[in-house]
Amino acid sequence: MLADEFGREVSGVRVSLTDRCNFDCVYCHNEGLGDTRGPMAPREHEMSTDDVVRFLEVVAEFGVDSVKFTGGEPLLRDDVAEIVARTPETMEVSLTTNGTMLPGRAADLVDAGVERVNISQDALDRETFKQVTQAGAYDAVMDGVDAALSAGLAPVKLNMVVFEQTAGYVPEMVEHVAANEGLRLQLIEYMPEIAGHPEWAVDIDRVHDWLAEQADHVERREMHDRKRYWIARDGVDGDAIADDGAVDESKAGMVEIVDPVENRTFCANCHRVRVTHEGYLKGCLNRNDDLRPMGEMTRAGIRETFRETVANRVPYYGEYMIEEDGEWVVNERYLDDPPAGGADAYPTVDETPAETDD
Ligand SMILES: Nc1nc2c(ncn2[C@@H]2O[C@H](COP(=O)(O)OP(=O)(O)OP(=O)(O)O)[C@@H](O)[C@H]2O)c(=O)[nH]1
Ligand code: SF4
Ligand code: SF4
Repeated sequence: MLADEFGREVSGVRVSLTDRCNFDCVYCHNEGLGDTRGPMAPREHEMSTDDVVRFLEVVAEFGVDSVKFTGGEPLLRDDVAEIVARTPETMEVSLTTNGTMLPGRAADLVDAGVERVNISQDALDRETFKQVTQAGAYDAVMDGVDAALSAGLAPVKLNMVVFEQTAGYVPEMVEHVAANEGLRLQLIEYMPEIAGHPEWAVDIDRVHDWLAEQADHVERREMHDRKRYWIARDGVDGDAIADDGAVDESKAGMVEIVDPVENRTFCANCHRVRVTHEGYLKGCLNRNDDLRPMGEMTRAGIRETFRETVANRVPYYGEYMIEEDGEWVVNERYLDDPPAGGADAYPTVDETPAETDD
């Protein structure tokens, strides 16, 4: 496995299959690149099926053993099941989706090899859901969750971004997950660095404190040093948590917190590299100044670019961004000598063609 100079091995890749989406969430960062485009926008910039598969075959040679397909909304592409079926068998395959296109497709995706799915679900309140997603597809998302569960994808993780508009719904979502075996909740700290609107951020420590009071058991996940809170379901017989800390998931609901902002232990345990829909490697979600094009995506080109990307990875918090007099600023070391690659090589989303109705 390849490692960066901070000793962080890269064991996973996140492949954005498209920057198109049928939602327009107010907090969307589109893997740090900016706004998504509409569902019917041109797609000739997107990596082909063969390009994605070739990329996965090459990184599997380096010991990468997991891939998450993301977007935009990955299921706007109709070749996702084919890509999954052609993914090297050594890789665990998961998907992050808004869920609306899972009905009718979830079973095929499972047959192809999808093992886990995360579905965005920011509120159970329809009006808030509509405001946050700027789409009215609440029922379609709920149907998507049901389709995933029916296809055998339990536990399904519900992704909820915690910010001004949604923070008040955290208790309701926790209750929902604790009452429904098969669901897990992932609370994601709002990231103003890439989503803008710093005034929307809320103090995630208050959510941790509240959950600590509700939880019957707390554990830490190695990845990103994330905390997981287990809450015993109401009315279950027997112990949800054994004396040795083992959790009986049929008797307890789980809430995981993704809290990257200003969190040095989060970046210290970051083992993933991203790929943009156009075939650029991206060493860090929060940065666009270390993007590297894989060009024609030959095996040799992918190999070389992957090596360079991993070698130049820098933990964002604690090394690339440092605290000075209470402010977070770019470490001067990287201003003078930025990890090569360069945002200049990358066409910004604004420069991509406008939406059409093809
Ligand atoms: N800063 C930062 N945020 C991340 C990272 N990974 C995930 N996130 C945030 O968490 C959100 C949800 O990510 P998902 O892809 O659904 O889930 P995941 O975090 O990969 O969780 P697993 O499915 O358990 O691996 C992302 O949109 C980001 O906002 C990361 O490496 N760095
Ligand atoms: S569903 Fe996901 S990709 Fe689509 S707009 Fe919302 S956050 Fe962005
Ligand atoms: S280095 Fe930190 S901010 Fe960047 S992707 Fe990894 S965990 Fe996220």
